[in-house]
Amino acid sequence: MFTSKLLTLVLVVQPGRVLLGMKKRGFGAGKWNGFGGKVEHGETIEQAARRELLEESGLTVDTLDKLGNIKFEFIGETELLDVHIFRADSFHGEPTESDEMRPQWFDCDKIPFSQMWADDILWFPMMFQKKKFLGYFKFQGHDLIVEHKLEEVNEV
Ligand SMILES: Nc1nc(NC2CC2)cc(N2CCOCC2)n1
Repeated sequence: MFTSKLLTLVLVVQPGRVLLGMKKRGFGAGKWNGFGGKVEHGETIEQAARRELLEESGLTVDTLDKLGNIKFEFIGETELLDVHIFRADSFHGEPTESDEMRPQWFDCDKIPFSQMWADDILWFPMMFQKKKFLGYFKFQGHDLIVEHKLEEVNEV
């Protein structure tokens, strides 16, 4: 029997580059990732995505495109991570370091996948092509994907 933890992830994309943050503490510390975190009681998933983006990067966005949903299982753990993935192609503000994240722009052909979660290299191409997708990844520990499904869909 699994419980689910609702989480958000926002990728800010400009022509030829994507904004990532180096996670400074907590879950995923030491990895580059988009900006996101937990959905709190009383907020929608999109409201949480906007809040976490602002808290972690200093940016606000007009439009968030909902592109993906990936569920993550860790062998031996009963809590699934239910990650809702958004893309933003325009923003307001300046990327600013926070307690959680150190933002940095990366050329799309120089993304540091070796320093990111192992699933990212598999779904980032769909995100860049603005394809909608659903995924499921089973991890052994934090580095080994033992099983995964990833499919393009019409609705997330
Ligand atoms: N890119 C990415 N890949 C993930 N893979 C699973 C851990 C194995 C989780 C994740 N986030 C979870 C935490 O909240 C932000 C997004 N973000």
